[in-house]
Amino acid sequence: MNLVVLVTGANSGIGLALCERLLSQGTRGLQLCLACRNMRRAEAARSVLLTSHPTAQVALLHLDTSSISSVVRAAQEVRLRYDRLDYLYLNAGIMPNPQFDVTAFFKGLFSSKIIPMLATGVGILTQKDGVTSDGLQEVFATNLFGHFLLIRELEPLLCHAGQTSQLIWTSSSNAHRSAFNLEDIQHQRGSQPYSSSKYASDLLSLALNTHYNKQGLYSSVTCPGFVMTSLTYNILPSFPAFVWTLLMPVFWLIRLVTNTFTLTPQNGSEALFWLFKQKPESLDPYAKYHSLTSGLGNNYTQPRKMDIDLETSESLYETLLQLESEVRKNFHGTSESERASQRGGRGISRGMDHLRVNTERFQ
Ligand SMILES: NC(=O)C1=CN([C@@H]2O[C@H](COP(=O)(O)OP(=O)(O)OC[C@H]3O[C@@H](n4cnc5c(N)ncnc54)[C@H](OP(=O)(O)O)[C@@H]3O)[C@@H](O)[C@H]2O)C=CC1
Ligand SMILES: CC(C)=CCC[C@@H](C)[C@H]1CC[C@H]2C3=C(CC[C@]12C)[C@@]1(C)CCC(=O)[C@@H](C)[C@@H]1CC3
Repeated sequence: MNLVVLVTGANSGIGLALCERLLSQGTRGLQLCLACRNMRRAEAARSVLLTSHPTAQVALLHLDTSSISSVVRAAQEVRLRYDRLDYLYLNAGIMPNPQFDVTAFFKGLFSSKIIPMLATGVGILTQKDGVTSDGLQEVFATNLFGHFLLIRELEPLLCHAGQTSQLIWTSSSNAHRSAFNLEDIQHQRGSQPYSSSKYASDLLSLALNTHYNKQGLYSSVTCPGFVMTSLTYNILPSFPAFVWTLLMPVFWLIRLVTNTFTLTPQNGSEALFWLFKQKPESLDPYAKYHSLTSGLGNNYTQPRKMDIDLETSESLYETLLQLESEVRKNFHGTSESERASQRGGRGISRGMDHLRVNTERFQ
């Protein structure tokens, strides 16, 4: 059987490590598609994979999850290339302009909250978000909405009679209910867009299970733990690479008390890879599957209940569908009379300011 696996953000870090592991386990006929925004880096990643697996089928796809037109074009291309999609890893993610609160970090170190702080980064990190050319909040668009649109566009390949497919999100233990607001799903008004987008992916995964399981499509969320990648190096940009290397023994010691310090992309991809081998029907839609590494360096996957509920997940799903239809209307062009009424001042997002899309762009 020719399994088709698509991984977003596959050119580095956890995504690339996952691809390496998928090829190493030797599924015959595996067709891997690396969906990346930077084709030069994508080519480099493909070369690395082909060096260790010269006969592997590794294709590239241009995809910028923060851009609506890129997502629509990429999905069109996937529908042309493949007649099935067995696994869709929703892994691409950003944490732009992170601000590390040193005072809160040191206070946390000497408090009872030290372990949760080190495991989740909650309370010590904020970010400054940007706005995409589509008028969406950048973190929301990249980490969540672009992926949502991709799933919706790939529905015909993902929902096939007599076959199951899996969506696997790279979420985070940094996802926190307090950072998320149904009235501001894009997190325009807060300073934790990363946490909000990851909490939203946890909720969305549950809603996708509610709506798509009967069509054979299953969704799960993972947390790779704390992994040294460009995303985390960027948190302390003043630290040269060698400082991180010097800190490794400290991190190995911390690993003795919190197994969430997976540290390497290979370790971090454990839960993503583990899910590849599971029967999707056996998975818990309320669980986040954590990659963990023991003090002795052994990797394992552990499900932990998420702080999510069906009602909120449904509300988010409805809001995303509304935003999708707004975006589609703009993308495929609105009728002249509609445009005239929008110009008349009511705006396309009547009563839905929180959805905020740059309606001019596609007109
Ligand atoms: N590192 C960690 O400790 C943790 C990471 N995660 C999550 O893991 C995932 C992978 O991150 P990680 O491997 O750490 O970091 P990397 O920065 O190494 O990987 C992120 C990947 O996402 C890609 N990407 C970013 N923006 C876009 C976009 N708009 N369109 C397409 N691709 C994009 C990057 O491409 P490019 O090379 O072009 O930038 C890169 O390939 C993220 O979702 C992150 O939130 C979760 C918990 C912990
Ligand atoms: C300078 C020293 C001694 C330690 C570094 C401390 C922090 C930089 C580090 C501690 C816990 C880390 C962490 C993350 C980022 C880096 C830390 C705050 C994440 C927030 C990265 C992204 C995620 O999604 C989380 C799961 C990580 C949780 C832990």
